[in-house]
Amino acid sequence: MVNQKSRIVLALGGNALQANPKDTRAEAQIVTAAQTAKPIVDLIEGGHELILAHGNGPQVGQIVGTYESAAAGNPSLPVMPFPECGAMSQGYIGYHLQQAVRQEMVNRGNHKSVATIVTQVVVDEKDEAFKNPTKPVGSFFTEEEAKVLEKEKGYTMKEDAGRGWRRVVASPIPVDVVEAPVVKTLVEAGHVVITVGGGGVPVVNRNGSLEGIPAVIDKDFASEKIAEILDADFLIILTAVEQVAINFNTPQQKNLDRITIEEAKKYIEEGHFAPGSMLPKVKAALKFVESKPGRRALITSLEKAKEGIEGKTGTIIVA
Ligand SMILES: Nc1ncnc2c1ncn2[C@@H]1O[C@H](COP(=O)(O)OP(=O)(O)O)[C@@H](O)[C@H]1O
Ligand SMILES: NC(=O)OP(=O)(O)O
Repeated sequence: MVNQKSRIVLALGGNALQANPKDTRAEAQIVTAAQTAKPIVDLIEGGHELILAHGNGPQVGQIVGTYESAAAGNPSLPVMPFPECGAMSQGYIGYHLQQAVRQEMVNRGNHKSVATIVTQVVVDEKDEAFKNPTKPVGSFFTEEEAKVLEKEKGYTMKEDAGRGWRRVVASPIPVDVVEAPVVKTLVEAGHVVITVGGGGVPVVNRNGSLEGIPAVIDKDFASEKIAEILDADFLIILTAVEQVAINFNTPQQKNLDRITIEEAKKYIEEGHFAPGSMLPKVKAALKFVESKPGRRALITSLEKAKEGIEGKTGTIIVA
């Protein structure tokens, strides 16, 4: 599937990185990162230029929640704002990934360097998304627990793709990636770069100054944005399911091997993809494939990444 040397943006889902939603420990994520590093290093060894992106939905929600709980118990403790929590999530997830990728390279006698860039992503303050929170963050709750959290903490809670209830926050569309020139320089110098973690820290440009704004950008859209800016050939989105499906979670579920732009648009219109989970992935893949002839996108699971990249599974989106 990835034959000639390509520039690849590979995005890892925040939920997929917390493989067991009940085990949110850093140690568990380190194990998942180590498994994920294998297909990533296969691609690096294949001579491809690799830009890694990742989500942070569960992780940023847990960081914010921890600060909120601590402050509730001790009012002298500050509540950490969302942009700072997003930057923290970029730091620790990036640390796990860069350590895992480095180790896998060292094990194979490859000595490329890998580094995480704390990345700011510009959004539009007037984005309608600020009025309608859609991005699930943090852990999963029962409906009863969700009602209590809405009442006690003022959260907006929504059901997330049949998996439980989660807090939702605003998720504006990425407009620009501030650190893109740095990423480009590093990639062209042969380094592996981890960027737009958690979709990037959302910032707005106020008279030339960048200021953080509370939101969580979808990393699928941010990955698509950086892929376009860097003129990548291939966008790979790794999540918790092996294939995109229509009639998902029903007896009529049908997994898709390959979808064209037209089919993807039709399925979106028919409402087959859940907002906040599969919908942004399909939309991001579609946007990337439409943006320039020859560009391709793949959606598959972390576990099946190798087979997906070899063209044996996953859902490929083509022109
Ligand atoms: N039509 C669909 N096909 C496949 N999965 C879907 C579909 N609609 C919703 N999903 C859900 O979307 C999830 C992926 O979204 P999410 O967990 O938000 O991704 P991430 O791994 O990026 O955090 C899948 O695990 C699945 O439960
Ligand atoms: N920021 C973001 O898109 O996170 P997830 O991949 O966890 O949804």
